[in-house]
Amino acid sequence: MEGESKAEKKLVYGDWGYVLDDVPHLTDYLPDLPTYPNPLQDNPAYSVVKQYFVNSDDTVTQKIVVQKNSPRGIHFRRAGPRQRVYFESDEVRACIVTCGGLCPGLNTVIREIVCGLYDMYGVTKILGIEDGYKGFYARNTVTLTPKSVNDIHKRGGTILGTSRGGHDTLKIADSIEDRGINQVYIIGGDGTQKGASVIFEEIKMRGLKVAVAGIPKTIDNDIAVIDKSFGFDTAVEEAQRAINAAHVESESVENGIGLVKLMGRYSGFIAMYATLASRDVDCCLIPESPFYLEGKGGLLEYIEKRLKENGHMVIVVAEGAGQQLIAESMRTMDHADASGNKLLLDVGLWLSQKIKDHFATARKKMPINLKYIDPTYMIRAVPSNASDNVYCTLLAHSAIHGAMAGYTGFTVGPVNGRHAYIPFYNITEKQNKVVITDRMWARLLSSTNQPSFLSKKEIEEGTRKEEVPQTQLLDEGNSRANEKAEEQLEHNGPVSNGSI
Ligand SMILES: Nc1ncnc2c1ncn2[C@@H]1O[C@H](COP(=O)(O)OP(=O)(O)OP(=O)(O)O)[C@@H](O)[C@H]1O
Ligand SMILES: O=P(O)(O)OC[C@H]1O[C@](O)(CO)[C@@H](O)[C@@H]1O
Ligand SMILES: [Mg+2]
Repeated sequence: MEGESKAEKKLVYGDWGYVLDDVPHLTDYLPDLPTYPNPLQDNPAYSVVKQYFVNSDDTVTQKIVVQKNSPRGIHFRRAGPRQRVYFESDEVRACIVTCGGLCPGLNTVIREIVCGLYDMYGVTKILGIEDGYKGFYARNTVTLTPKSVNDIHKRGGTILGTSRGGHDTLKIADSIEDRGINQVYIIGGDGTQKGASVIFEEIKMRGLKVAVAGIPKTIDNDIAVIDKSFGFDTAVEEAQRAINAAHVESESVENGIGLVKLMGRYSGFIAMYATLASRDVDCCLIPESPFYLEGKGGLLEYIEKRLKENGHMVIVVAEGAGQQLIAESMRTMDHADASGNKLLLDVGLWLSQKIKDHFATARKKMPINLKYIDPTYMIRAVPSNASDNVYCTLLAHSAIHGAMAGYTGFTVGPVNGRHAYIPFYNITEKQNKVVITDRMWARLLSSTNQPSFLSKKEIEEGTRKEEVPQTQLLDEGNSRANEKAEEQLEHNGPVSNGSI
């Protein structure tokens, strides 16, 4: 595994605690690059759209819930087309790579990068890198054209293939340089964006005119700052089918229990949203909310109560939930995948067995009928739904406009509904997690009526121990720069020492 990125921050301060957390630009290290008029200016399809071009000063605020005296806080550069670009159409040699696990919508993003570059900017030289990062140096490339990608959004997976591990920065940068590639579109999760960040640093060190753009992908919705990751809605929708099946099975037998395991390694968003959407779920277990089995207030007591009340119940468990409990009850070895991600113990099977064992004891005299459904890969191997397809289009277009405008070392995504260019470190330093002290988790608890499995004191201590992550679900921003903005406002009042 390569080292972590040593990214420099470009913070620009404005009035009333305004901070622009800006992304790098090619001119930061190649100051004399020529610019050209954006070819979209002559495109009849766009000429009717008033204000199609983004004002160069437009920024997107990270914090939208504010008080009368709160500082303006962190902002990101707004995504979209600029009047002037740093590449001529026939100069562009773009490449696209997909890394990490699958996610609905990967093919749509690939399609829209190819078609967007072609239709909006007249770019015809686009290469696909096969099988993730290692494809840069271990595989041949494929030529991508609007024709070759025309139908791919209707398919799940990625036509380019993907992989974990194999990130060799120097070999990747050599490949980019040798092939004359000058725009690199990298689609992947937190690990992939860390990889993109170190590729950008290497490209910058070599002084190459190469724009590196990341498109965040994660079925787990564990990428910070952005509102939501593409494919997430599709996955939640697909998970409904498993939950429905669990419900039908459980209510058709005496003391039926339907147990569904869903993805979510460190973040339980899929389980939480699938539970909230379904309304048939009686208990949702996620990695962020510890639980225990035995004794008063434990899971087994709750199951017994629910079966007595209702005759059946549905449990949804995220794959990363209860890992500590399983490790305590089994002798386990630490295993990791090729990217260094910890391999999880199967909470679904373990929990099924624990529940069966508990109710099988003579003392209980309560025969149960448990059906375990594991749709894990089924929810991510499907094509993206309509709303994810539109979202993927916007992500692809934002990335293209940013690269054409000379921005580099950035990732794209919606922040409070507006697409923005976000420096890599914002999304690689922290993971987005469900905050169990947030109102959304309270909504879930009131929908399932499950116990929290924690005392008030434990919740408070738990959230203090781990810094609360920045998420779209929180009212309070907590990034370092936001704190800096608050400090600045407190000590100096409204000062302006930046260019905006
Ligand atoms: N710190 C890092 N530095 C450089 N490359 C990395 C780093 N972490 C991961 N990578 C590379 O990024 C690629 C994808 O990483 P990983 O398998 O962790 O998936 P991911 O992008 O996090 O996606 P997901 O976890 O959502 O499936 C791999 O090729 C891996 O080698
Ligand atoms: O089996 P794979 O491909 O490593 O993927 C499994 C992991 O990928 C994820 O879907 C993240 O992309 C996790 O939820 C899951 O643990
Ligand atoms: Mg990851």
